[in-house]
Amino acid sequence: MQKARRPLLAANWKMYKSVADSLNYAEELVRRADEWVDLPADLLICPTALALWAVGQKLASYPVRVGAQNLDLGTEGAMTGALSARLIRAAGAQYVILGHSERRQHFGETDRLVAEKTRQALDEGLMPIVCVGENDQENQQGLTTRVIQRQLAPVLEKLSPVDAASFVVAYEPIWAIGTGKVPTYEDAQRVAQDIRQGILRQWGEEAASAVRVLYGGSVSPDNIGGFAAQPDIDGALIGGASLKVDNMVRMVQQWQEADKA
Ligand SMILES: O=C[C@H](O)COP(=O)(O)O
Repeated sequence: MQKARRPLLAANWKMYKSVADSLNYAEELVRRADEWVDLPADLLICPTALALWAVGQKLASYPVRVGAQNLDLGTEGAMTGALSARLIRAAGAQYVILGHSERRQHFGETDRLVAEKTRQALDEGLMPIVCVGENDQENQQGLTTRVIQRQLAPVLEKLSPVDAASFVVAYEPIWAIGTGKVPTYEDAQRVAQDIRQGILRQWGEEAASAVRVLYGGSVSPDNIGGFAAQPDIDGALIGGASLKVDNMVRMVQQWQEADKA
C-alpha cells in the first residue's frame, strides 16, 4: 500500500568526507541519475557544513535536497564558530538534523535546547528532522515510549499544527546506530505509531498524519525494504550505508519496491 506521505531518504554523512570527496559523490550520483531520478521519494544529503553549499550546487538541477547536521541558536553576531539557521538556509539547505543522539551525548544537547533549535529552524525556513530514541538500557527496561515522549514534549510545545507538514521526526534507537543491530520491523513500526499517536493527542489527526516519521540505525540495502513496508515509517535516516553512492541508489530503489508492494 502506497503511503500518502512522500518518503524521505536522508543521508547523514556525520564527520566524514572532505569537500573533494563530497563533490565526487555528488558527481557519481548525477552520473547514475537514470537509476533513481524518477522514483517518488525525497532524497536528502547532509554533508559536513563545509561541503553543504558545493554539494547543493552540484545537485541543483536534480530532485535532491541538501541539509545540515546541526545549527546554533541566533541569527548572526559575534558567535565564533557558530552556524545559524539563517546562514545554513542561505547556503542552500532545506533541512537540518537536530537532536541527533551524538549531539546529545558528545555536546550535551538537552531536550529544551533541541526544542529551541527546532523552532528556530522552522522560523528560518528549514525543515527540522528531530531525532529521538532510547539507549540499550532504556530499551531493556521497556522505557522507549517514555523516553521519546520526554524528548518530544518540549519540541511539540514550541510548535503548532501548522508546522506539521514541515516537521520530521526520526526514531533512532541509540543501540542500533552504527552497530549492525536493528529492531524488528514490527517494533520500529510500533514506536513510529506511538510517536504519531503522541502528536495526534496534541495536534489532532490531520496534523499528525502530515508529520513524516523516519527510522534510523544500521539501515542498509538489505533491510530497508522491511522498514519501507511499515505504515507509519515514512523514510530513513541513514549513516554509514549512505557513504557509498551504490548503496544509496539501491536503498532508494528498494524503498520504492517495498512501498508500492
Ligand atoms: O543519522 C544516522 C544514524 O545515526 C544512523 O547511523 P548508521 O546508519 O550508521 O547506524
